[in-house]
Amino acid sequence: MDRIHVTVRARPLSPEDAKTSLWRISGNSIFIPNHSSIFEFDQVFDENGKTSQIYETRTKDIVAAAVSGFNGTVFAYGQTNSGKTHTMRGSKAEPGVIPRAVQDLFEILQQDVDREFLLRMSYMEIYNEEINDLLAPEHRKLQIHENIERGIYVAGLREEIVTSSEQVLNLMEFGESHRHIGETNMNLYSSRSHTIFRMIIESRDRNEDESTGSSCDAVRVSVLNLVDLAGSERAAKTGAEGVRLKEGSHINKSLMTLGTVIKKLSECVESQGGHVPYRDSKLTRILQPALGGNANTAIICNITLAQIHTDETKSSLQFASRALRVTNCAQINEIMTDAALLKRQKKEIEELRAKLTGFRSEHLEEEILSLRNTLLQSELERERIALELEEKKKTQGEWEKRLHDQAKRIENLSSMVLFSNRDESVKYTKKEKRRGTWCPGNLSQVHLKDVHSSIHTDVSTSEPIQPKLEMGPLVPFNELIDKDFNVDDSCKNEEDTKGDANNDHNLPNPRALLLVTNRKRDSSWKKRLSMEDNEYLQQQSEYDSLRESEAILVIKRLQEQINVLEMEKLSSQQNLDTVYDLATEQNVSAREKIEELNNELIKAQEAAQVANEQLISSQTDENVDFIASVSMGIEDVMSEVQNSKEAVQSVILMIDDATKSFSTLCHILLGFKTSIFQDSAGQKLIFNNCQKLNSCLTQTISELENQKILLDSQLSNIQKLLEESKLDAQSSHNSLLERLEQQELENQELISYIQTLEKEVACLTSSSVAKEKETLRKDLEKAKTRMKETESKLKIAMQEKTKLEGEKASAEREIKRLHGQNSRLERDISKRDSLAGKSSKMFDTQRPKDLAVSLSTKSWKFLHLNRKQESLRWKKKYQPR
Ligand SMILES: Nc1ncnc2c1ncn2[C@@H]1O[C@H](COP(=O)(O)OP(=O)(O)OP(=O)(O)O)[C@@H](O)[C@H]1O
Repeated sequence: MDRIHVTVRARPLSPEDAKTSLWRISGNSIFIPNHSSIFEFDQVFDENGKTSQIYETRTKDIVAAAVSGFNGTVFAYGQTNSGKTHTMRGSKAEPGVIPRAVQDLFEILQQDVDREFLLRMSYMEIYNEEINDLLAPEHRKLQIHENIERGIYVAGLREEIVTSSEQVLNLMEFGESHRHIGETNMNLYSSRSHTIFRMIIESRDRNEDESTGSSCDAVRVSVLNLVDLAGSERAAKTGAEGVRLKEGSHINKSLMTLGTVIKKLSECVESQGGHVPYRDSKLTRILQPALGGNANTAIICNITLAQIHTDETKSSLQFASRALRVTNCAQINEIMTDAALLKRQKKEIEELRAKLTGFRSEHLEEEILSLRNTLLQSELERERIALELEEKKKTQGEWEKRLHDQAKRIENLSSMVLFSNRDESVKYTKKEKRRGTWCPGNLSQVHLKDVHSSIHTDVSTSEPIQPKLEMGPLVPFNELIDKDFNVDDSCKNEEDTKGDANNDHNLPNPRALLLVTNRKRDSSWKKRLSMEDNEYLQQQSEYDSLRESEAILVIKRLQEQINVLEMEKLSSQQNLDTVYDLATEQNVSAREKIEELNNELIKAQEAAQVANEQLISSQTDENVDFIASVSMGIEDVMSEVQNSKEAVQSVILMIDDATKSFSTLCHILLGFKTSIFQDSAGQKLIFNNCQKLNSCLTQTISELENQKILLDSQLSNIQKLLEESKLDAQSSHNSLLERLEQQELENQELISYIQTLEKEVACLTSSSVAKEKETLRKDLEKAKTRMKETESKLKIAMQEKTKLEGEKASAEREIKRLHGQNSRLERDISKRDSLAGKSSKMFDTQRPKDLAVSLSTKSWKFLHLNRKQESLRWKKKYQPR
C-alpha cells in the first residue's frame, strides 16, 4: 500500500502580483499568514522550482517502477494558466515531465540487459467528454471498455510501437498538433482538453528464453500514464463564450468528478462498501486504476499565488490535500502463457515433492519429540504428585495421632469428672447421716458421747476424702493441664513446630495446605497431565473426601464430648456449691454447740461453787457423808467437765481440721474448675483448628475438583486439536499424494506424447520425407531471409514515413503559404484590375495560372505523400510482428 504522492508547484508571478500575494511558502507547507489553514505536502516548489526537480521528486521512481512491471500515473492538476502544460510538456529550453520520462525510460531499458522490451505508445484527449485519438485524428469518439484480460481500455486507440525516445517525441509532436487548444482571456494557448500520454511497456526475461529455447516465461505489462489536465476556469475570468464556454463547462464538470472521486477515496468510502463515481466522467473512468487502484500515482498541483486567484488556489490545494490521503496498491502485472504456467506448475510440484519428503521425516521426528516430552512431563508430574501424596499421608498420620491423643485426654477428663462426682455423692450421703444424728440441747453423758462419736464419725468420714482427692485423679489432671497448654503453645507457634514431625500436638498448618494447593495451580503441569494422572487425581479426591468425612466425624465426637464435659462441669459445680453450703452449716452448728457447752460448763462451775459454800456453812457430822458424797460427785462432775473440755477441745481441733480440709477441698475444686475452664478453652481451640482444617480440606478438594475439570477440558481440547491436526496432516498428505499422482500421470502423458513425437520423427526419416524436410528447411530459410528483407524494408519505410511526414508537414506549410500568397495576389489583381485598363488584364492573370500549376504540383506531391504513408501503414499493419 502506497499513498498518492503530491507535489505543489507555484508558477512565477508578475512583479505586481508578487507584491500583493498573500501566500507564503515555508519548507513543504504553504499558507496565508494569520489564516487558519496551513497546507502541507510531500514537496512544495516556489516560482524558482525547476521541472527537472519536480521530475526527480517522484516521477523518476514511477518511471523506473513501470519498467519493472508496475503501473504508474502522473498528472498535473490546477486552475487555468497555472503552468500544467509547462510542467508536463515543457519547452525546448526546459523540457517537461513527459519528455524527461521518455528519455529516462529508454535509458533504463537499455541498461536492463536481462529482459527484452516491447514499447507502445498512445496519445489521446478527452474533449467535451469525447475521447479522440491524437495519433490517429480520424479516430474520434472512442469508447471505454473493460474486461478481465485488459482491464479498463479505450477501444480503437492507436498504439504505436516505439523503439527510441526521438520516435516517441516525434509522435507526441504529431499528437500535439491535433490537440484542442484555444485562446482565452487568461491563457493564449489554453488546453481545452485533458490529454493522456500513455506508454505500454511489455517485457520478458531474456535469459529464460535463451536457456530453454522457448518463449514460455511470464510477460510483464505495465502502463505509464502522463496526464496534462485542462485547467479549471471561471467564465467571468476567462471571458469564455460560445464554444469556449461549452469546453469550460465540460472541463469543470470532469474536474469536479475527479475531485469527488478523490474526496470519496480519501474518506475510505470504497473500503466501507460505498460508491465511488468513477463512471461519472471519462477522465475518472480511464484513470480509475490510478485512483486507489493498482498503480503508483503522483499529482503535480500547479498553483498561482496571485491575490486575485486566492480562491482557486485554495480549492486546488484542498483537492491536493485530499489526494494525500488516498492509498493505492501497486503490484507487478504479469501475463502468463500456457507454457509458462506449465513450467511454473512443474517447478511448484518439484518443490512440493521435496517438501513432502522433508515434511514426512520432519513431522515424524517432531511428533516423536513431542511425545517424548509429554511422557517426560507426565512422569515428572506423577513423581511430584506421589511426593505430595506422601506428604499428605504424613500429615494425615500426625493428625490422626493427635486426634487419638485428644480422645484419650478427653476420656481421662471425663473419667476424672465422673470420679470427682462419685466422691461428692459419697460425702453428700455421709453429711446427711451426720445431720440426722446431731441433737443440740441438754448436756448429758449420752449426748456428749453422741457428740463425741458423731465428731469422730465426721472426722473419720472426712479424713479419708483428703488423701483420695490428693492421690487419685490429681496427678493425671495436672499432666493434662500441662499438655493442653502445650497444645495451645504449639498452635500459637505453628511456624516453629512445622518442621517437627515428632511433635504430637502439631496441627496441620492451613497455610502449608494453601501452599500445596497454590503450587498445584501452576499452569505448566496442567499441560503435562495424562490419563494416568487423571485417575490418580480422582483417587486422590476420593481419598480426600473420605478423610474429610472422617475428620467431620471426629469433630462431631469431640463436640459431643465437649458438651458432656460441659454438663459434667455444671453438675460438679452444683455439687461443690452444696458441699460448701453443708460445710458452712456444720461449722456454724459446731460453734453453736461449743458455745452451749461453755455455757453449761459455766453453769456447772457456778452450781459447784454454790454447793461448796453450802458445805462450808452446814459443817455438820450428818452432812459429812453427804458432803463427801457431794464432793465426790463434784469431783466426778469436775472430771466430767474436764473430759467435756477436752472433748470440746478435740471437737474444736477437729472443726479446725475440717475447716482446713474444706479449704483444701475448695482449693482443689477451684483448681479443678479452672482446669475444666482451661480444658474447655483447649477443646475450643482444637475445635477451631478442626474447623479450619475442615475448611482447608474442603477448599483443597473444591480446588482439586476445579483443576480436575479444567484439566479434563484441556485434555479433551488437546485431544481434539491432536485429532484435527492429524486429520489435517492426513488430508494434506492425501492431497499431496493426489497432486503427485496427477503430476505423475501428466508426466507419463507427456512422456508418451514425446515418445509418439519421437516415433513420428523416426518415421519421418524416410528419404522422401527427408527431401520434403529439406525443401521445407529451404523454404523456411527463404522465408527468414524474406522476413529479414521485409524488416529492413520496413525500417526504411518507417524512416521514409517519418521523412515523408516531415515533408508532408513542410508541404502543408508550403500550401498554406501559397494559399496566402494566392489570396494576396488575387487581392492585388482585383485592385490592379480596378486601377488598370482591360489591355493589361491579360498579362496580370498569367501569373496566378503559373502559381496554380505550382500549387497543383505541390498538392499532388502532398497527395502522393499521403498515399505512400497510407500504404506504409497498411504494410505495417499486416506485417508479422
Ligand atoms: N514555472 C513556469 N515558469 C515559466 N513560465 C511558466 C511557468 N508556468 C507557467 N508558465 C507560463 O505560463 C503560461 C501558461 O502556462 P500553461 O499553458 O502551462 O498553463 P496551463 O495550466 O496549462 O493552462 P490551461 O489549463 O489553460 O491549459 C505559459 O506561457 C507558460 O510558459
